[in-house]
Amino acid sequence: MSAAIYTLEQLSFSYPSVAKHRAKSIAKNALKHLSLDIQANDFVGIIGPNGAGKSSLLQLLNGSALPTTGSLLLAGRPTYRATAKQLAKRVATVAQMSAPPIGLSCFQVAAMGLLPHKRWFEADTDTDRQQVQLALTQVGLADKQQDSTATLSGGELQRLFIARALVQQAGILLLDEPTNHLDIQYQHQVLQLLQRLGKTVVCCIHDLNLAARYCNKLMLLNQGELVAYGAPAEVLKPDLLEQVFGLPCEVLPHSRFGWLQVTFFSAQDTQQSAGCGGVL
Ligand SMILES: Nc1ncnc2c1ncn2[C@@H]1O[C@H](COP(=O)(O)OP(=O)(O)OP(=O)(O)O)[C@@H](O)[C@H]1O
Repeated sequence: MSAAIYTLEQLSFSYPSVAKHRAKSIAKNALKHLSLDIQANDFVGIIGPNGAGKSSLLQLLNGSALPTTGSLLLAGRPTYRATAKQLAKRVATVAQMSAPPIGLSCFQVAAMGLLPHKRWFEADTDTDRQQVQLALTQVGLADKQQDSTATLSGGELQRLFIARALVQQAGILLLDEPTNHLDIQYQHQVLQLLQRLGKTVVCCIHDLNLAARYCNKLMLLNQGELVAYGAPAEVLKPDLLEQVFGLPCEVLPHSRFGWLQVTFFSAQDTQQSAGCGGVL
């Protein structure tokens, strides 16, 4: 059994702006009483509807927010005990699509991942440059390394931010919707890459079928509460999913590969199917 990288105990979190402007008793917690471990080398997919608390949890995991109550330990220590540089060497974050730094090439942006490992004005070495090139190759941007970020498509930009996180060489990667803006081929390529890296990966992901296929654990959140956490088969249960997403669904293993696949349907679909004699 591998070691716990993160340990959360009764963790609750509310945004300071919200807590400040409301009576304490009615301040809405974005996360409520989460208790769980994340093990080294797990590939965890955080799933749940809009507003469930997925991105908030990533902010706590990367130390940019602190629990309001309860505790969060990274390798046995609260994140606030580490400096920003120490944290950046351990944890790399790819946020939901952000604007590209202006006037820089792809190579320069990916090379920003080296910063936690450098002193002020320390020059890049040949090894640094090879590392940046390797990361750009891994995300399929080797031929664009000298191009300005202003010329990239949304998907290319997303892959560039993933390359920057890889260059950071942190053992933990936190990604908020890493497959957003990617075409089908790159969705799979990026998730395969994350799976192959052998790092601890935690990502928010809306596509349950991609999550079931690539993550070894899923964390289902709803309204800030932990509904289920475990292997995909333990979490992707039709009754739980209907309760959380408000639509009935079927969960079946893929006929050839065995991955779980979730298909949601509505009352209208059921009526139409009945109108066709149930045979389509
Ligand atoms: N900066 C903020 N200030 C106050 N409340 C916030 C802030 N950011 C998020 N919230 C609230 O916290 C709750 C959780 O939001 P969060 O962004 O973590 O959800 P999410 O599961 O990532 O949603 P989505 O799938 O839409 O990205 C929501 O009720 C949201 O309105």
